[in-house]
Amino acid sequence: MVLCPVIGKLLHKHVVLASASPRRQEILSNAGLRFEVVPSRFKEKLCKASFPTPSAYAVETAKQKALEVARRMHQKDLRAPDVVIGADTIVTIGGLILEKPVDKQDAYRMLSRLNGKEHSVFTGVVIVHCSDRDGRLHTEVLDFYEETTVKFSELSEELLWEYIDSGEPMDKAGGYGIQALGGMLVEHVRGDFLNVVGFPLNHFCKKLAQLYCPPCPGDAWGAERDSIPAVDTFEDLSDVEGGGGSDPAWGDRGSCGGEEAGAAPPPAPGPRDTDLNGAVEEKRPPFPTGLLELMEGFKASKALFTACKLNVFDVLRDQGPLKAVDIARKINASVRGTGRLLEACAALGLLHKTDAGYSNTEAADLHLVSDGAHSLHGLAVYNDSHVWDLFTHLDLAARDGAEQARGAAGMKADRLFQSAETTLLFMRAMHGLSKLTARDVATAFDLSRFTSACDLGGCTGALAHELAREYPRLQVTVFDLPDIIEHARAFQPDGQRTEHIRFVPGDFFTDALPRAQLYVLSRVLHDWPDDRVHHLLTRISSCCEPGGGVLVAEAAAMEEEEAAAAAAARRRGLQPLGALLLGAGRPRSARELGQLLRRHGFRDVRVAPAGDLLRVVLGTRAAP
Ligand SMILES: O=c1[nH]cc([C@@H]2O[C@H](COP(=O)(O)OP(=O)(O)OP(=O)(O)O)[C@@H](O)[C@H]2O)c(=O)[nH]1
Repeated sequence: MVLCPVIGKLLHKHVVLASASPRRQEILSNAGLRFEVVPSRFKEKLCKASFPTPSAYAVETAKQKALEVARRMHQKDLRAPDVVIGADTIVTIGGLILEKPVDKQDAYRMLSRLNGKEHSVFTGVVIVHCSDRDGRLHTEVLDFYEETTVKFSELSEELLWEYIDSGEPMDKAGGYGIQALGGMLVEHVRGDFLNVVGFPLNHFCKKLAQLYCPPCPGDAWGAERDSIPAVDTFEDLSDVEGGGGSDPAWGDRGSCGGEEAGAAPPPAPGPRDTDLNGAVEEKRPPFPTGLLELMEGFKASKALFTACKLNVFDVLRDQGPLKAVDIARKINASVRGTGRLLEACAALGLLHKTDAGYSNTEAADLHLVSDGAHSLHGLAVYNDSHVWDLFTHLDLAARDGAEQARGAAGMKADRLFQSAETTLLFMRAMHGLSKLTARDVATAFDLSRFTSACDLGGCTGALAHELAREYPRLQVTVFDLPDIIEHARAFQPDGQRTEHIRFVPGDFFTDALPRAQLYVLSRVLHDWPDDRVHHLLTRISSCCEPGGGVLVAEAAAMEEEEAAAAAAARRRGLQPLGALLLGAGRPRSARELGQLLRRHGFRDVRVAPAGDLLRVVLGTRAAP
């Protein structure tokens, strides 16, 4: 028996489910639908950053999955099915899109992010109607999405790992299956449960009703009628040239009760939606979640910066969990203000909040305390005190150029040397970032053939230490401006071998460069305009012996790779603004960096990724 009459409309059609998900198969066959399963081969690798909302990403992925199957089946048999259904489920939290974890660590990262918090689950669905026109595939696509909100309980590490070890997370969006063991992690669900499992059956039935049973004036039981959709409900993706109309089999709208076919024009399609009972509701555009998050994003950054500045994370690492009133006392701030800040930090996933009070998340313990080995506290404080001001004048910089913006923000072009304090702030920021990426830069290529290296603009020596650790034969010179070198001592790690590292003051544009087989430029070139970059590379090239090398690390995209992660793509996308405001430099792609090295006499130029953030380019000095 088929409960839903609209499902019955598909019974005499060749329906294909373009999905390998056993859950989707189960949901649809439980609903009485008969279909063939043809899993899609479409690789889920669309660039997330290019979509305005997470739902738009899910819908597009679903569409590509279904179209791939329709095209493949048509190509194989020259006969596509009548209908192809595709779906894609994603989890979103704090602007991040989570799909299926790639391994246990990835599952752990996802579940820790969801732990104790609310997130959204979106399933994008497409219904593709196919037909053959003179041997060519004609498709019409109807798409929609459903959002469900899920709240996770506060879960212990032990429980998370036990769950991960069960193997259940691996083929599930967000790393959990709400229908099985994962149900135990969930405190509440708002919206369609089946949407979380992978297919929003209710919304799907409403769409079928809209397609097959449009309402007739005065007929509340339109859903019972055997009528055909208005073509305008579809996006026409036909590969038939000039084929804007629908397949006659689908395009004939059928007449409403009592009307003679062709006697009256069909009702003009309007911005309306019809539910299962034929009731008409206003059709609204997709909710602009991504845009709203962008508009509010600055508040999130400011909350993080402020909590760092007030050393909230230090206090909680040393003494947490603590109630707001105790934290307020320890950071010397008002109880009300501290309470609000802590609430915000908890909502942003920086703090856990339990009955015992607030405590640091793992990320906060690692990166937001002021003195940890992986601390990015200096970067937060520098961004808050300097970069924030500068960005408030972005409009000026866009209109009139960077100098005016820097002037308005009270910064000299020579930003570092206003005082020892600002120099130290800058160095702390760079130190945190360099330590984060040093290992990836040092190991992107095998550098063991070199016995001496000079890190130009090497700042606190964070990369130099990593190079010396990785290559025991290597002697490393850190070459930087005298003000920097003067303060570098404060950043030297205790107990690490320093005899292989020396610090030399100087300006790499004017002073003699220390002799070395390998010259390193890590995150230096983007600060400078082309003429300065050529000048610097000419100097390096003339110092470098044949067989020696130059290693450039920059946050550069490799043109041939699709931007893998949304966050990385966004960071790279924002780089030009930083370059505009902070100096006359600009970001350069990996290919452009390679061309630069070749132009300055380096050969065998190779590019390698260094973690999520950087690309490393290595060139070898050819004989002149
Ligand atoms: O609570 C649950 N949440 C999610 C799921 C399952 O997760 C996957 C989502 O992945 P995707 O949409 O990419 O679909 P695939 O399984 O890769 O199949 P396709 O061939 O359609 O790409 C989905 O299987 C959900 O059912 C869950 O089970 N519980």
